[in-house]
Amino acid sequence: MKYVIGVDLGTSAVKVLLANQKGEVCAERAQDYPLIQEKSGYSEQNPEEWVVQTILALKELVGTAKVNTNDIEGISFSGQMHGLVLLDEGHQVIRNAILWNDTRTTEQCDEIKSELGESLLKITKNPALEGFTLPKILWVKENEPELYHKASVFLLPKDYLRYRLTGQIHMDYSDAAGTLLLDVVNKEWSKEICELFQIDDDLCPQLVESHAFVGNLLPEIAEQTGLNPLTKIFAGGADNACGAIGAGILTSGVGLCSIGTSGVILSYEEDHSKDFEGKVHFFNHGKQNAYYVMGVTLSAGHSLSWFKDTFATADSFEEIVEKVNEVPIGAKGMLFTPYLVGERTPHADAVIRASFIGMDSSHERDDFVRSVMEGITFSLNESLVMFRDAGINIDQMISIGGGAKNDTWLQMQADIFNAEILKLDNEQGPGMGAAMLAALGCGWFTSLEECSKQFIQITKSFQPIQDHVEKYEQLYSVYKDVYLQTKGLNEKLKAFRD
Ligand SMILES: Nc1ncnc2c1ncn2[C@@H]1O[C@H](COP(=O)(O)OP(=O)(O)O)[C@@H](O)[C@H]1O
Ligand SMILES: O=C(CO)[C@@H](O)[C@H](O)COP(=O)(O)O
Repeated sequence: MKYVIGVDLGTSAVKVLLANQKGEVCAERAQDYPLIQEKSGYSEQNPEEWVVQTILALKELVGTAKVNTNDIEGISFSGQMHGLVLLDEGHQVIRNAILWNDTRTTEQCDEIKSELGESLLKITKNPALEGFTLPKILWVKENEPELYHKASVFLLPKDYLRYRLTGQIHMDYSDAAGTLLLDVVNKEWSKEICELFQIDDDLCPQLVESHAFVGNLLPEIAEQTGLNPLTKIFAGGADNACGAIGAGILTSGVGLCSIGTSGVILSYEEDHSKDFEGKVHFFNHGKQNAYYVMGVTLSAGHSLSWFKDTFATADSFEEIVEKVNEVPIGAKGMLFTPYLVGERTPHADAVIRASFIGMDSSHERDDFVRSVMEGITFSLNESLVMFRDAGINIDQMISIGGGAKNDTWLQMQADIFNAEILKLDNEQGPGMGAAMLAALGCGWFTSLEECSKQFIQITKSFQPIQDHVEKYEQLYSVYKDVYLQTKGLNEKLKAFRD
């Protein structure tokens, strides 16, 4: 039997899985790393942590799997999107990576909007948002010019990790799409944008397809992990593109809901001429010459992990959500808006912050947990409503990510989205998508579609319950109002943040 490894470089942890030719997951490991949040709106990570923790996770995976490492044919990657990693001439990291959920770049976004106007949407198919990479590059250029001058190339998180494992520098189209420097339809770095912002061509790495072979494991990495140095390495893709691949979203009809640190509602798209006016993200898929549209909640799983870290440190996620099904819909009159680090869809707003509305002295911890889970799901519903308003018909969705581990949350998704929710055998969509890219690259299959028939199993379905759907519709209209009512208050409070 032959095997491939999928590496998912998430925001909270790196997750590695070993899959065989039947698509069975034979072993999984995960290693955490922290977020560095020096100030309100800042979010960074030390790229060295990604490398150290991935090597450790791979070593443990190889140790526990007990398979002949000569049979592990390929590795590919999925990674948190948009994060800026700057390397100097010697390919040393210049500063901490600035992540996708860092919102310090409002000024740079305004600059991009005023310099590029409508051309931005024409070239990149996306608006200027704080999380994307170009505003981060401009922020470093303006605020840390001595560091910017040292930079010889920029990479995204999983590209840096892959560089450290192979010594080769590349970026794939699906991740490059989230930089705001890619001409999304023509699949090339935009000369117009680079020239306008005086970004040297050399700063942009060579572009490749997600299933492209990019090299073999460096001998020292092979030694540290126990893997064979001849293991083939394939480029991989953005976590949401890989999540879509790992959930079999390779054609229109079925949507994707992913609740990781961020939350995502995603739909497959083949027609690049469709105009969503920049209201949703439009990116290249990890499947060649295909696209997807997506809405993003910045603090989805992050809201629950914030709650856990702040109020329930000793408990696991399983313990925290254990009794949520005993709390009635609406958390006894309490609503949560998940704007802990600002928001992307539908409110591109770096200043807004989260709220609990309707707190009562009778509320207990489980009520707060339910309220957090409902607020996250309402926020994702705002993206789904936009998709449906744009004529994308979604009655069935596959749910992946940490949020898909809990059946109460999956039923809540069915009730709030008023759609059938499908649960996969393995909720690690992005890691599975990465493994599938490696399987395709190794030549096990002729297409991702063929691979998905072998690799993807749906294990459970959650149908919307009409009485719940109606209750949630009423709550959703109150939920939407909370943003409007708290926007001005948060603008006044901004001065008091760090
Ligand atoms: N058992 C669980 N039940 C519900 N939610 C969970 C559970 N375990 C993890 N989560 C949620 O999933 C999130 C992590 O999801 P994951 O997909 O691993 O994130 P990332 O890829 O961003 O690192 C956590 O922040 C938490 O909110
Ligand atoms: O910014 C986005 C997508 O535009 C996020 O979805 C990141 O890609 C991080 O993902 P997770 O760590 O939550 O999986």
